Amino acid sequence: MTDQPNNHAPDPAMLAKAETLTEALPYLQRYAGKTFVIKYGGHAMGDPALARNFAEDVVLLKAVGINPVVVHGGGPQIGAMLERVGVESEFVDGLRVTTKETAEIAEMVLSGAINKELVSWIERAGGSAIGISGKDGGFVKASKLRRTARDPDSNIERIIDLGFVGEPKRVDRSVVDTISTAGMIPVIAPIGVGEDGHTYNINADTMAGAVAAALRASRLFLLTDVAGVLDKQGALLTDLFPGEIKRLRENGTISGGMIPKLETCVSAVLKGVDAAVVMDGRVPHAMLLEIFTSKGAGTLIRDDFEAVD
Ligand SMILES: Nc1ncnc2c1ncn2[C@@H]1O[C@H](COP(=O)(O)OP(=O)(O)O)[C@@H](O)[C@H]1O
Ligand SMILES: CC(=O)N[C@@H](CCC(=O)OP(=O)(O)O)C(=O)O
Repeated sequence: MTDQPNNHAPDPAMLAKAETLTEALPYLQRYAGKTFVIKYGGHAMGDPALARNFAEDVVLLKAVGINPVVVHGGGPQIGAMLERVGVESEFVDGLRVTTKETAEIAEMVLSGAINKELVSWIERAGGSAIGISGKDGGFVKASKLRRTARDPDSNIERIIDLGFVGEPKRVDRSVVDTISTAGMIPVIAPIGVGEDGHTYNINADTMAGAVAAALRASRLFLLTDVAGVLDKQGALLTDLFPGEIKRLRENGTISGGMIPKLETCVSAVLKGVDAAVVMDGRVPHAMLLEIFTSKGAGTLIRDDFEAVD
């Protein structure tokens, strides 16, 4: 008998796809019903193709029974708008010193342009999203962030006035839960309202951490423009615990925007979030690879070895 070509032999590319799906099965089972808070940074937002990928990933999470909650940044976009209107701004430890005028512009850019753009990307990917800021339903009550720094020469502690930079004091999870349980994806701009009625500009990482803690999220993903937390030689630190992060700050390994990011991760895991991940939002579908495959990406921050299921 001569060998006949087997027309029914599966296409290797299709087989690889089926394998990917079966590899995802244990993760799908593990995470069904869990809440993931995803912070999408302004730096990772620049490219429309990436924004579309990101929206598709979030819609996919929702479709497989995970509860995604998106918090977005927009630092570079606020910077561009401030430049356009000729207002200068400076950063202290990764936080923008915010005058009343800066807060107004930050709110306009974050709650207006960026929030609605993300909502429409998610809608275009077939999901349903509702954009809110901490002002909506008064769900994030903020107060003025108090920062102090010790003068290295005199060792005297002094107060640094960052203006209308807010710190979330109370997060009313019922507003977010109402959106999620209605089958929609909450998309949150990092603006809060003070008891004093003032608008507060909140660092988006800080906002995401506060939301993740209030929701008792399983994961907090911080999507940014680097592979994760890097050591002084530029190598990726794949796992970190709160004590190590304090040391990285003291020895100058982390600086700028990485400071509020890691402060947030520490505070979130200490408040009951299972784990936080700092990862590269510029890699297409990075979040799906992190969640549904055995290859972790970025830096995983957790309180103890047991915490991550
Ligand atoms: N040790 C470090 N590892 C990685 N990035 C670091 C580190 N220290 C400082 N950074 C800076 O933190 C930046 C990420 O924070 P940020 O610019 O606020 O991003 P995003 O807009 O995504 O929140 C990186 O692009 C990098 O410049
Ligand atoms: C107080 C403070 O720094 N607020 C940030 C809010 C936006 C933000 O955090 O955006 P990224 O995540 O893209 O950096 C700002 O004004 O830039």
